[in-house]
Amino acid sequence: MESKGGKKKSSSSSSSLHYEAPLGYSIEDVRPHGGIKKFQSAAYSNPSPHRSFSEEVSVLNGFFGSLKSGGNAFVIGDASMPSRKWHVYHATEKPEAPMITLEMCMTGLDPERASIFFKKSVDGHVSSAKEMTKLSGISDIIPEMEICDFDFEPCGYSMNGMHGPAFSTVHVTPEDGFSYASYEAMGFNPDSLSYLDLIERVLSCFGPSEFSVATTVLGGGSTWANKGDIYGYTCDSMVEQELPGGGLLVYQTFAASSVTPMSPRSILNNWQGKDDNGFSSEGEVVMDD
Ligand SMILES: C[S@@+](CC[C@H](N)C(=O)[O-])C[C@H]1O[C@@H](n2cnc3c(N)ncnc32)[C@H](O)[C@@H]1O
Repeated sequence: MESKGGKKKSSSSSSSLHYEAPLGYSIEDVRPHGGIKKFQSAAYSNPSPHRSFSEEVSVLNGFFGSLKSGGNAFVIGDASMPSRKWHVYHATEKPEAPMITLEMCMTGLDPERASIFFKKSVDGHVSSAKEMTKLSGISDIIPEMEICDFDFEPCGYSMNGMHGPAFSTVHVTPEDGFSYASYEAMGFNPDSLSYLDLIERVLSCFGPSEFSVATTVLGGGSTWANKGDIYGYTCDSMVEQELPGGGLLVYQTFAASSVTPMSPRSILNNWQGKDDNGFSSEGEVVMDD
């Protein structure tokens, strides 16, 4: 979990659990689901340098290895692209409700889009995080989200968003040559938010030349990640991995097609109620309560 802007992604202090762990690790944001002993999900922060995935796994097993599924670690990717791998750790008591997590890693951001995340523009205007959220279109990805955003000096951006049980987070490194943005959303109602719509909304904020999408579906609804075509991009690889307890992870990598690169929408217009990407005219997304 990443916390920025002085607001934790987990909700109240009373329901947010904090576990101290050996070796300086701390577990944050463990969400009880259907009882305090059943963990729906957990993320952790690690102040020490990450030396290897297997070391991470053994630490996580110390916390979650005794859950019914045991701890399960996967490294997913295409052998022909060794620098693009997805490291997954999964442990569950028994997911009772459908839960989807979508994670996108984007590189080679469109320079015009990336420029939004520099505080000072060429004409000397100093942007706030709020302006970046609006101008980039991040506020339109899931419009119902209450967003806590943060701008770095001289550039860079992070936000956490919440709405009911749903969370999202964005982190942007806009510097040319190594630009990168990540997007993560979980806990939303999959019936009111389509896989392709969500991905295309995120892409339109950043216009990356390459990206990956990891979709984890727990507790049913495995058809949500429908693996359809994404306009302007070609799917380079796709891996499906079943998870214990009936979950499914779909990991795909994409590169901008040379013939039809995705054209970023104008950053001067607010994106409201447009249906050219298949969104509802109100841009409304209904969330679970
Ligand atoms: C979005 S932030 C880093 C987010 C990262 N996940 C984290 O939690 O540290 C990265 C961008 O902010 C810029 N930045 C400026 N000051 C920074 C700082 N003190 N720590 C991290 N990034 C900083 C970097 O140059 C980069 O463009």
